[in-house]
Amino acid sequence: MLRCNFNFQYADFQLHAQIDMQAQLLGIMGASGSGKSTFLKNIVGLLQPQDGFIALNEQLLDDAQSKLHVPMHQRRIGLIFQKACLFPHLNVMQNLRYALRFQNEALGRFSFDEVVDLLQLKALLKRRSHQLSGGEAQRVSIGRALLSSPDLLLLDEPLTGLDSQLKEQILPFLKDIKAHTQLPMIYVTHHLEELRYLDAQVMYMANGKIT
Ligand SMILES: Nc1ncnc2c1ncn2[C@@H]1O[C@H](COP(=O)(O)OP(=O)(O)OP(=O)(O)O)[C@@H](O)[C@H]1O
Repeated sequence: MLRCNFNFQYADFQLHAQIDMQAQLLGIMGASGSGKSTFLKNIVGLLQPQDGFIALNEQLLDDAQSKLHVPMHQRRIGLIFQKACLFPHLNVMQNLRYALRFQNEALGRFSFDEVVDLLQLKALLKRRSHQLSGGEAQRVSIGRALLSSPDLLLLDEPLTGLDSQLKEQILPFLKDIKAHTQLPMIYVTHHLEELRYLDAQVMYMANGKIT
């Protein structure tokens, strides 16, 4: 699981994150601008801490002392944003298969069929992204992240922008992923009820500090 103790500094903002993740699903709440996305960007490798370390399953990903910074594409960390980013020129099946391009499906954490079943994507496989609702597109992007065989899945307000009906359609899928896989997840949201529904361990971010 994730262990970190690091500092990251923007010109006017300092993040200090010390976490020893124990639960499979860690929820992070906090006011706008408190540093939640900055935290996730350091974990995934988009940003690099100025000091301290980040380790996943006891493997160091960042270590400021030894100047170690494992590049993002070697981290095996999936990141889901607010808005699904699918390739518009590919259909759903091709978008999902894109995640398998660098690896043998048989060696992956999840098989293609398993992900299609889990997220109920079968009826959507031939559609292009412009033919999907926001909730369907988000399910595809979650499926694509799972097929990349992550060791950790980060979800940055994945339901923001979806109406309440669509939110209610996505949350059970996330609950199923939690129930049927061992995949550790960090879920950032402004809505405590989502974390309660997912039975997450809850931490709070305030002024760049996690408590
Ligand atoms: N590229 C950047 N350069 C300088 N400062 C930045 C940059 N990106 C974010 N910040 C600042 O860092 C702080 C934390 O931003 P961050 O996006 O991590 O907050 P957040 O908790 O994710 O907010 P929200 O809930 O609105 O998404 C804010 O004060 C923001 O203005």
